[in-house]
Amino acid sequence: MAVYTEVPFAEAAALIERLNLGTLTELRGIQGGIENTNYFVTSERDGQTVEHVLTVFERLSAEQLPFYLHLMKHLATHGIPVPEPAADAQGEILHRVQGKPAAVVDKLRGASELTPTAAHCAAVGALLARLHLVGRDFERRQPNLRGLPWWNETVPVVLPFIDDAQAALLRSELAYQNHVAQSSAYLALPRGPIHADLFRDNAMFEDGAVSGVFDFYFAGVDTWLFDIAVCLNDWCVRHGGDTDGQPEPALEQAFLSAYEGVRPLTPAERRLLPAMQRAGALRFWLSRLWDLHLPREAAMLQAHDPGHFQRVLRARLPNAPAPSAAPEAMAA
Ligand SMILES: Nc1ncnc2c1ncn2[C@@H]1O[C@H](COP(=O)(O)OP(=O)(O)O)[C@@H](O)[C@H]1O
Ligand SMILES: N[C@@H](CCOP(=O)(O)O)C(=O)O
Repeated sequence: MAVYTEVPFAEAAALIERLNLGTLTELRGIQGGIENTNYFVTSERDGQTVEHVLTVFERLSAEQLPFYLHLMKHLATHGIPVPEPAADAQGEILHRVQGKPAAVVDKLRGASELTPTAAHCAAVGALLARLHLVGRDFERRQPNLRGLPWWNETVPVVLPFIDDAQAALLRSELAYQNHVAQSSAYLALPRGPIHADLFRDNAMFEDGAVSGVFDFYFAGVDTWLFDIAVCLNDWCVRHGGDTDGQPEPALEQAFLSAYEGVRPLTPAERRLLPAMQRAGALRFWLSRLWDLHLPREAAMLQAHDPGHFQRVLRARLPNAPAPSAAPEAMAA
């Protein structure tokens, strides 16, 4: 993740001690990610080395954060592999660092799989379905803050920075999504807490199995189908080269059949999946445009390419041209 807030060692050490996680020995800024400030935190407790992640929240408020942190706790205590937030002696899981809201969560083992196989996609599909079912008992409610109202607000903000063809595509897709959102089929879709950003870099694998999924700070109550679509758009597409953004049908099938092995899709979900894949592409095209053209100060920051999600969106329009290059020609 980017480092927007420099955390003094002594302040982190005091927090780690207060959380009964031992004596801080190392604090290391993490470069991946884009939303929050993250540090790997190593401490010594009872002669053991323990590792956590300290997140300082840059945009989310202390009112919004309990939803995410308690959702992670709920999922972790119901057997879903997600980082559990550390509590102080009063049971509080939301803390303050440098005057900003902060949390300390378990560090997951393993590494992200950026070139997933069908087996990786199936593992994530099955996990997502379990996560959706376990989320049904979670009582807190907060909408997906990067949903349709945010798209409607943000499109006019980015329009001055893009060319006419991009603006036309963005406007027409937004109009289409507003139309879909008013349909009775859409309003009847099953919904609940969703991750909403379960990209390849937000899951860890160890020895071929998922060791956990993390980064729940875009989670919210929305349709389960949108969550599936976000995953398909990242896990099951080609990355780079002339066919960037084109779907990989074998990976999509592996993901969906594993998901359906846990929770079968309803007929309406099947019908609306293409529309939700367009919605997922629009959402991340828009946030990447926003991050690129309206950036914040950061000590370490890697911007994401908006063009990729413009291509993902184009590849999902009904009259999308067929891929121009053979799969073998694809760069990783
Ligand atoms: N709980 C965790 N366990 C292991 N690694 C983590 C954890 N949380 C974050 N990371 C590491 O930090 C990186 C950035 O975190 P991320 O949550 O994606 O940042 P952001 O807050 O910007 O969304 C990840 O790619 C991963 O390498
Ligand atoms: N997954 C999003 C970026 C969101 O940032 P993250 O680091 O919190 O996942 C994208 O790829 O645009």
